[in-house]
Amino acid sequence: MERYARSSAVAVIRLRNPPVNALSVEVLQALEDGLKKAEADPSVKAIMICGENGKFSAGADIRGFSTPKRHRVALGPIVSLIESSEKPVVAAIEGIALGGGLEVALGCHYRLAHVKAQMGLPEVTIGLLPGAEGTQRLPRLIGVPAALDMITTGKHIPATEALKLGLVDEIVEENTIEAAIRLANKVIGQPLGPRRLSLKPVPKLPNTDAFLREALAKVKKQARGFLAPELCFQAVKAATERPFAEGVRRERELFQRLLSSEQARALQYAFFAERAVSRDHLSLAPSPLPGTLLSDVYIYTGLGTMGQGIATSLVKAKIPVVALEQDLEYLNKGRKAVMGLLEREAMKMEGGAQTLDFHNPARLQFTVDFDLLSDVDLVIEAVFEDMALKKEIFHKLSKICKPGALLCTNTSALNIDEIASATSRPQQVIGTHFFSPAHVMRLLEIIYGRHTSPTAIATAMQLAKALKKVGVVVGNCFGFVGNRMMFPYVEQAVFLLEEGSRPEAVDQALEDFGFKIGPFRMSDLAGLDVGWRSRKGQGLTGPSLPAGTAARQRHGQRYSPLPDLLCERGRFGQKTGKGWYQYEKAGGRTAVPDPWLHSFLSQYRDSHGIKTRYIDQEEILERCLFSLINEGFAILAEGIASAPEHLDVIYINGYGWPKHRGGPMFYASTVGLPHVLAKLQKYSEAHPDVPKLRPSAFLKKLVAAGNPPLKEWMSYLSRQSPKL
Ligand SMILES: CC/C=C\CC(=O)SCCNC(=O)CCNC(=O)[C@H](O)C(C)(C)COP(=O)(O)OP(=O)(O)OC[C@H]1O[C@@H](n2cnc3c(N)ncnc32)[C@H](O)[C@@H]1OP(=O)(O)O
Repeated sequence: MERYARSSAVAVIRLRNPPVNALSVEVLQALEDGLKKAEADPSVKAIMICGENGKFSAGADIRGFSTPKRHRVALGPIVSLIESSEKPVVAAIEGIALGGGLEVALGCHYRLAHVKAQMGLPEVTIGLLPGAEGTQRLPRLIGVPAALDMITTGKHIPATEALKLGLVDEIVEENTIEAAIRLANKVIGQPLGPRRLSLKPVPKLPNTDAFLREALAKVKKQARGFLAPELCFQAVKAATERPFAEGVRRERELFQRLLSSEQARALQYAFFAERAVSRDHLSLAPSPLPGTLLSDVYIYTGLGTMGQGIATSLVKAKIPVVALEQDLEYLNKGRKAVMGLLEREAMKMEGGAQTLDFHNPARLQFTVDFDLLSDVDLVIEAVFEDMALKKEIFHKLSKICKPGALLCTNTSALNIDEIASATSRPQQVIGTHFFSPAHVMRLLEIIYGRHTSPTAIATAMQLAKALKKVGVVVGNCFGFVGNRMMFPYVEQAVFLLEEGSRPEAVDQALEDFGFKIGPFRMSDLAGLDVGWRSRKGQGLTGPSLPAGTAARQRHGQRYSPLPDLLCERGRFGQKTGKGWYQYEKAGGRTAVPDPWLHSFLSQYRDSHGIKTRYIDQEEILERCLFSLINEGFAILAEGIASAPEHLDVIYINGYGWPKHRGGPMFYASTVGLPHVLAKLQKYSEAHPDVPKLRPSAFLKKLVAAGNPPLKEWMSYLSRQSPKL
């Protein structure tokens, strides 16, 4: 506790724990001591709580949740202590007030915030609920609908919205601390009863029961097996049904249940994994490429879907863009699409189009003039996946671009070394695999080639950071990390159809597991023709397939021609109104099981002598997930990725893996590696012609080593990539 000024009647309690003033045991102890001291000091007439370095607090120290209970200090009683103070307590909110940080502010009698501050109760995103009485105070302050929305989604809200909701009493544009001191002085002596949220009733709704019924249905639908949102709902519901103290008891019960859950552990693992992955890669080189980094970024020809998203993403990040296309027709199409995307993005932002300033040619221009590339710092090529075309472009880029420019290729599978071989500067060539839609998806896979320099890698990581994306650096192999792990997963899904399953059963099993979308719905959305083109290119199907090739065998391994057969019948998915499902029309989005497909599958099995069998959910999950995980172990052993956390971050941010399951490798660690190995062995014996079911040597090694924790896995490998 300190005094604002020598003779001031206002005591200041400053939360201090850089970088985000997390409420560690020490901070909580100091807060409690400070409150007691201020309370006991007759010269103190009011108290102000603020945070060090322009941040109120990011809430409880998340690392502390994995320490034994006896080493923790309970925040709830401290919040009660603040509220019961006989002296007015003002929260001065700057920067962030999140989780326990906001709960501290809710215990205060007055809340004043800087206009740029953000507030929220994001506990749900780490598998918890606001366990310091926040689920009971917030509905009393801002009403049940708004409180439920904040608590079940964990979203951060800006101070302006907080003011509208009544979450804060005042917002200021200038010095928050001085304004809070003024407020504290002003309210000295005023009655505190009406300011104590625990004493207020929860505002009544016209029909609380109906509202809660609908809200619960919505929460359950979105949660897909994720427990925390529903328990958050239950805690808020308790506020509508019980007196404050009983509501708090219910909140604690629910909090304890979540705290000991595997889901909370998975989400907290994912929280730190994401940050560690970004940090690791950023520190690969002392500094990014020389020159005015990211002052000009050019997208080379290809303002198709990917290029449009990438351009939008760059403009949103305030990076000047020159978008280049091969001719005026494509350029005009691309321009229209990018402008449309930016208009929509601007509508979601405060300040709209003015904030993004995309009508300003200094920020965004469109051209067909290749020579403009001579002075840029960074190029992102985003043409379609055609090696010959990419090589031709990189040859040209190598000649035209200035010596320091970083040359990025947006590709989901092609060989970076081969593309780089078309240039005279392979050390500056790097893969940037954006995910569609590129202005929305958070993942950026960054692929280094044999000659890519550490500085180029660090520059690409800077780019990811500037775009507010999660950059993950991986090695060069077909499909890199994400798609390479996806291939066996999709392969198993199709094999299951051959053996007796249906697309809707496979999708349902994986969606119940928590995936946003199952493999067949996904394939219909992306378009079946994409994979077909790639398989034709690899000679697996189409005219280049040697005559007499067995229908269900390629290179001595099992192959399913089912996706090819659908494509041959013009069933490309949503875009043609038919694929693995049928749709209301071409371009329709509602997938309906298709009787035609069911009888097509029966005929297919009959014609290949396959006996249809019932396949249960367990087998669907095990074959799809464990084959994907098995590939993950092979990737780690080859040094394509530097740690299991990297694979998990990729899967959560790019492939719709349910975050509450922590990523595929974390999931493997929770079910136990011996279990994964045993299942793979079983399925591999049943399907000896499927190499991707054969357990990886690294998985076997870890099991033989006694199933060590995930953090230790990499220490069992002797060889690691020199660049990671
Ligand atoms: C009874 C229980 C009562 C209360 C429950 C809770 O309060 S649970 C905690 C609720 N709070 C949160 O979930 C906030 C989590 N943090 C964030 O969302 C972001 O970190 C934040 C605060 C918006 C800042 O984002 P920014 O992008 O600026 O930085 P970064 O995320 O890289 O974080 C910087 C470092 O701070 C560490 N950190 C952040 N929050 C916490 C926290 N609550 N506890 C512990 N550590 C935290 C983060 O890990 C970074 O450190 P690093 O060493 O790089 O990992």
